[in-house]
Amino acid sequence: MVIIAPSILSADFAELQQDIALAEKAGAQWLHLDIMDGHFVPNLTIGPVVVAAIRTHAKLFFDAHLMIENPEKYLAAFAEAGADLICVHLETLKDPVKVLRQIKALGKKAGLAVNPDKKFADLQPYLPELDLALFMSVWPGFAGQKFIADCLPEIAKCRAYITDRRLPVDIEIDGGINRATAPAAIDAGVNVLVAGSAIYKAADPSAEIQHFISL
Ligand SMILES: O=C(CO)[C@H](O)[C@H](O)COP(=O)(O)O
Repeated sequence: MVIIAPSILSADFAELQQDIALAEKAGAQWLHLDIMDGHFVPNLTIGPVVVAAIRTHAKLFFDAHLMIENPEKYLAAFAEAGADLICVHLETLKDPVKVLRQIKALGKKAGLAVNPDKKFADLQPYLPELDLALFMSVWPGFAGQKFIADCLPEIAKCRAYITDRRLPVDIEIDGGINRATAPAAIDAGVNVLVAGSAIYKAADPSAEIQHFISL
């Protein structure tokens, strides 16, 4: 079954509690938290203070996507704030295994994200350390971008690899996911769909969430 992770980047930040409650009520299982630092990506969003504040209002699984440089400095803060999974970018890490083990040592699930120019081979050495592999289907930084399909063959390779070895790793895709692009992502082997504008900019966000869940 596909897990849907609405991305709060497209939510109304003045009505965050309401938009998160909407996702929970519609049946979303996860909430995707876009953490941006203005350095690794050309945009700034939220930090642990906001994550802690929304944690008190939501039971959803918190999927914290750290699009930040030096993520190792902030792992404990996001863990304390209530993230359930902390996903770091391969592009930001000098010693990925060390950082992934730090996340696990904090009692959290560990994810590794790669930008659209990366191949499955770039991520494959780290799979034994991972709970989640995140393939970006846009360049990270902004919601509402056009889907980049280059990641689909890499996702298919990743799905075949983890199935053959029975590795308990989720495969997530993030960027440009909507009714038109989600089926190809699922066919390639994704089991966690992140969607921001397709949900929160829709006339009926609950119906969009329920559509994704039904795929
Ligand atoms: O990480 C992100 C951008 O860096 C967002 O999660 C992603 O782009 C979701 O927004 P949309 O579904 O509108 O593409």
